[in-house]
Amino acid sequence: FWRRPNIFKKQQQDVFEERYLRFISILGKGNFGSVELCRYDPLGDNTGDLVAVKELQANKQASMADFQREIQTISSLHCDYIVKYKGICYSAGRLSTKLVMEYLPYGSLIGYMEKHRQNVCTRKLLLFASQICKGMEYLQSMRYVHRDLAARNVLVASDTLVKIADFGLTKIIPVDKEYYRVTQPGESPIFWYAPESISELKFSHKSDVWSFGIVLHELLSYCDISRNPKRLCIQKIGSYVQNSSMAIHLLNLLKNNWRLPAPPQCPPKVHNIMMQCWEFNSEDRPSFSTLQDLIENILLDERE
Ligand SMILES: C[C@@H]1CCN(C(=O)N2CC[C@@H](S(=O)(=O)c3ccccc3)C2)C[C@@H]1N(C)c1ncnc2[nH]ccc12
Repeated sequence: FWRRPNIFKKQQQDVFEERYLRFISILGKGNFGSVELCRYDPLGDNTGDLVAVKELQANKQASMADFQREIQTISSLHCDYIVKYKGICYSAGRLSTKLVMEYLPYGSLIGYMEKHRQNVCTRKLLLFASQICKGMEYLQSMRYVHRDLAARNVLVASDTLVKIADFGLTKIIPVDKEYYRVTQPGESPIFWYAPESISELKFSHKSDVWSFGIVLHELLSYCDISRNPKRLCIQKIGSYVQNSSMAIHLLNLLKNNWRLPAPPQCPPKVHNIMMQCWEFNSEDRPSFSTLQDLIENILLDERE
């Protein structure tokens, strides 16, 4: 019996041993932990693979359960437009777990745009947008709501491929409901949130569509920090407003039909797609498959 392989043990390639994980640099930090660039080098001769390792801050025990769920989520996703899961690393005597993912050297969309803005044309932006759409369509087919779709969480794999990363806030929609209701707001990126998410903490595929509209705005603004959603909203609301009441001010603006202004040189057809994603009533927003077609149509119409 004991000689039989434990069929419930994670497949070998899933488990990374901490002693072979060499820290190189920090790829990004957030309020729960960080993502680090490491080399997994069992031979000790620097021939091992570069990997991105996400870990929780030790004292954030509360989010350990969330982190386990995140690992569960990302390991179940297999899509060209979603960052690949490589495995897990039990560390510090199994006190904390680390999530090991593929490392994409170009990093996030924000950093990529800062460096390569000159040779990114509108068609390229729309190609990236349609890939994010395909990734979100796949996510929706698995009944996941991302809840944190933003340019900072989109990875660039190459000059012609982007992938959705970071499933820290992703939730599964219960089978008997069309939305997921969060219990506590947490550190929420309200400037990417749909009105119903701000007011009722309700999240659905249609609230992800609202966030997609914001990502489209970020793309057409070349992720320019001076035009980022948070800054544009605060300019409108007034920087004297405290964070605690920022949400209610933003919600009133949205109720009065204020929306982010079209980015400079943004084609009217693309701005029109953003506005459809920002319909106040979630049912009036397009689905990701409709968005897919709308973007493809622009790409086909504008073929030189
Ligand atoms: C854009 C990526 C996701 C966002 N991010 C990040 O640093 N964070 C996402 C979550 C937050 S966190 O630290 O708040 C967090 C920490 C633990 C639990 C929950 C949250 C940090 C940077 C990543 N990045 C630059 C990467 N670059 C290259 N290859 C990569 N492979 C995989 C990621 C990755």
